[in-house]
Amino acid sequence: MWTAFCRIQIQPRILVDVSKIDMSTTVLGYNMSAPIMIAPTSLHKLGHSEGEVATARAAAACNIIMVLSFTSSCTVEEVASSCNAIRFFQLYVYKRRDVSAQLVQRAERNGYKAIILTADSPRLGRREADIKNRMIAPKLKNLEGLLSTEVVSDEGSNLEAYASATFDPSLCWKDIGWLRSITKLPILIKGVLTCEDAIKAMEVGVDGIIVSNHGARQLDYVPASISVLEEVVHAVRGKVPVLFDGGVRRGTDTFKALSLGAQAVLVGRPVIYGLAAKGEYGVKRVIDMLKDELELSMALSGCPSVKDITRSHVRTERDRVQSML
Ligand SMILES: Cc1cc2nc3c(=O)[nH]c(=O)nc-3n(C[C@H](O)[C@H](O)[C@H](O)COP(=O)(O)O)c2cc1C
Ligand SMILES: CCCCC(=O)C(=O)O
Repeated sequence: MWTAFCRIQIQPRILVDVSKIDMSTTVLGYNMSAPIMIAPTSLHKLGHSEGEVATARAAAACNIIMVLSFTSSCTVEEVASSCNAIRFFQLYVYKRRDVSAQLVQRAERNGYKAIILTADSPRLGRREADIKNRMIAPKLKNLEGLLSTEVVSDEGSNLEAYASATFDPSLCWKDIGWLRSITKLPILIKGVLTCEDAIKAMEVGVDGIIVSNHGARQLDYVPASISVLEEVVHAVRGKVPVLFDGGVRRGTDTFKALSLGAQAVLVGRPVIYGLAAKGEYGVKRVIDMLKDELELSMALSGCPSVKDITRSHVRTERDRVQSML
């Protein structure tokens, strides 16, 4: 993913008044201080004893949106009552649909503002480090009293065994109708990598799309998500917001994704690294660094506000090839 970002150049404009830089923007009508969101990642207590509560407090302090993972260590309610961060809820659909439905309804009751359906994981990818290390299956507090997450297998990845036992691999497009029938919240689909799927997502009436390859944790040889962002944006034609994740490590990465049409980026691993290093403060530092770098990138590119960042501020490999024809 890093090399895919490296292949995109920034084309700055000079002599623009950049004495004030405004990074603020909105997603689904919610204001945020910068077009940066926290991606859903599971089990934050593996990184820090305060888990997602610390992450959410950092999101609130930075005034950005956090997406809580379905497989979080803290409950939907604990995170909701810990601070006033704007929160979306990421959903995995289980074979036990009633369990997923209950989680959606708890999220809705507790003030989460959107459902992010992760659609790239009918099964878990083959994660060889997890197999080698005999990764443990999560104890999911959200599911206490609803479903046992104990997996009895003493070899390989228990995470994988757990996912196979619970995730519903028959989930398909028509099930968006089921999801609509159980919630009033906007529904976004995470894991879109092709224009065909972007068009299908709009046909079934989703409220947004997240271009993502799940941090390259699912299928090998899928493209870096930044390399397909533009074609998805073209297919969507502004009808719904397109968000982006995968490999955002620098302010310039955020700038490039915005130039190619993303409304905001989501950040996964850097947030967990900050959390593991220094809890809430560590997450806030990571977000502040990404914001500071974006602010400087905007100033040096001649973009005083997010809407000033346009397609002509970047040059992709395809642009270079086309200019030679
Ligand atoms: C440790 C880890 C756990 C993750 N857990 C989830 C999850 O529970 N649900 C989900 O939709 N995506 C999950 N993801 C994928 C992220 O939401 C996101 O797509 C990806 O990490 C973005 O790339 P980045 O880490 O390069 O920023 C996870 C990623 C990581 C690294
Ligand atoms: C079974 C939990 C899967 C969480 C996830 O999405 C990931 O680890 O990438």
